[in-house]
Amino acid sequence: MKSRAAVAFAAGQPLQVVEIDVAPPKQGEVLVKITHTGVCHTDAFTLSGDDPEGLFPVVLGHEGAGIVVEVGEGVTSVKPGDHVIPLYTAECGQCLFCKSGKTNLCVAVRATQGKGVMPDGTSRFSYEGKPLYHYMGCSTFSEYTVVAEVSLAKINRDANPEQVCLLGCGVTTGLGAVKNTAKVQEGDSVAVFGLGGIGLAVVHGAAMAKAGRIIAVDTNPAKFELAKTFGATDCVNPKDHDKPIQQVIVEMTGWGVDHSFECIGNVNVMRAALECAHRGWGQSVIIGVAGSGQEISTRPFQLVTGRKWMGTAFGGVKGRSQLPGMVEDAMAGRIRLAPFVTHTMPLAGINEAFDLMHEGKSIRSVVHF
Ligand SMILES: NC(=O)C1=CN([C@@H]2O[C@H](COP(=O)(O)OP(=O)(O)OC[C@H]3O[C@@H](n4cnc5c(N)ncnc54)[C@H](O)[C@@H]3O)[C@@H](O)[C@H]2O)C=CC1
Ligand SMILES: N[C@@H](CCC(=O)N[C@@H](CSC=O)C(=O)NCC(=O)O)C(=O)O
Ligand SMILES: [Zn+2]
Ligand SMILES: [Zn+2]
Repeated sequence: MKSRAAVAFAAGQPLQVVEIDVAPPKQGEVLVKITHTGVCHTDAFTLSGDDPEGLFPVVLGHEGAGIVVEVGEGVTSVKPGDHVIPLYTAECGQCLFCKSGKTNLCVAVRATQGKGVMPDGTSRFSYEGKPLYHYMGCSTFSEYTVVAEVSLAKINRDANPEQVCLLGCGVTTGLGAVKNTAKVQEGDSVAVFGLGGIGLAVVHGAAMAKAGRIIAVDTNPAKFELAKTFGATDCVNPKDHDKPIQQVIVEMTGWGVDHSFECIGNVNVMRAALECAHRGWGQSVIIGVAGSGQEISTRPFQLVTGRKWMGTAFGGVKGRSQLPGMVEDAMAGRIRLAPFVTHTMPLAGINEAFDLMHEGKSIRSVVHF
């Protein structure tokens, strides 16, 4: 079938909205009509050429909501008409990782996903007869996409797709990092570095966990107002200080914070986030994705003296079993999604979403198909 899609033909080039061909779903696969998609910094990261797994030409996008159109052989858990959120972290329930009870990092389709193809090693997308790569198992920048059954969460059909698409990545990642990875407790102190969609969701999650002090850090002060509405108690711009930001935060708190979160993808800030964690027990969670070849460093003494360095993917959330409940939480107002949607546009305007992100003007742009 034909589908409108925003295709990344080459790294560093704007997306081109063209009509592509989408082949029917094969065994264990599902054809989904995407109605809305958010644009996450990770899409921009891969488009930039910095992603070691980046492949071109590709249909990017991984923060979508849609409706099942057709199912392939053997698919039992969804049917045409079901409302779904595609998952870049699948949940098969059968693999070593799913069964471990220790992680959400299912490996059922991860290897082929990283190669930009479906589990059988081929693509369902083509343009002018040549294959296009899939992205993160989702490719939500196409009106019609094909995903593995294990990569779909079935959700309440009454949910607002313009908002709940953000549970496909950004908001879930931030909330989950607080709840599942750091396990923030009432009264704990928190520092959040980077106040985009991910960092604001961390602030939101920290407030939901009844954290005591929530220190929001960004070099763009335009982000502070929204951070305060989500529960930030202090806003700090590193540019306002002539000493390292970790020193500023340690001085603000006495010994540092119980939990810090890096939501930027900057290895220098990752170090600062670790080093502003409390001596003896502070922990720092890396959420940001750093470019090819980048490495983190600190003095081992920082760990010897009790700090823990951690990371999280999709906030540790198991998508098929936990995302439907998060959608219900959003519908009930327990998760606030509306403030994240700062801009909307049709597919033809998708490059503006990237511009707004790079200019620091948006939190999330949501594309309407
Ligand atoms: N681990 C995971 O599962 C996920 C990771 N990510 C990653 O999280 C990161 C954040 O994503 P978004 O919120 O979408 O990005 P964004 O671009 O919307 O937000 C980043 C924020 O960081 C701020 N910032 C940049 N440099 C800074 C500095 N030196 N100090 C303080 N603030 C600074 C910017 O002003 C901006 O407000 C990206 O690296 C993305 O790839 C995103 C989703 C899931
Ligand atoms: N492909 C990159 C790493 C990209 C990455 O870390 N992705 C995050 C999700 S970011 C979402 O917006 C993630 O969950 N990673 C775990 C995974 O299994 O992909 C590289 O090769 O460095
Ligand atoms: Zn994302
Ligand atoms: Zn699995």
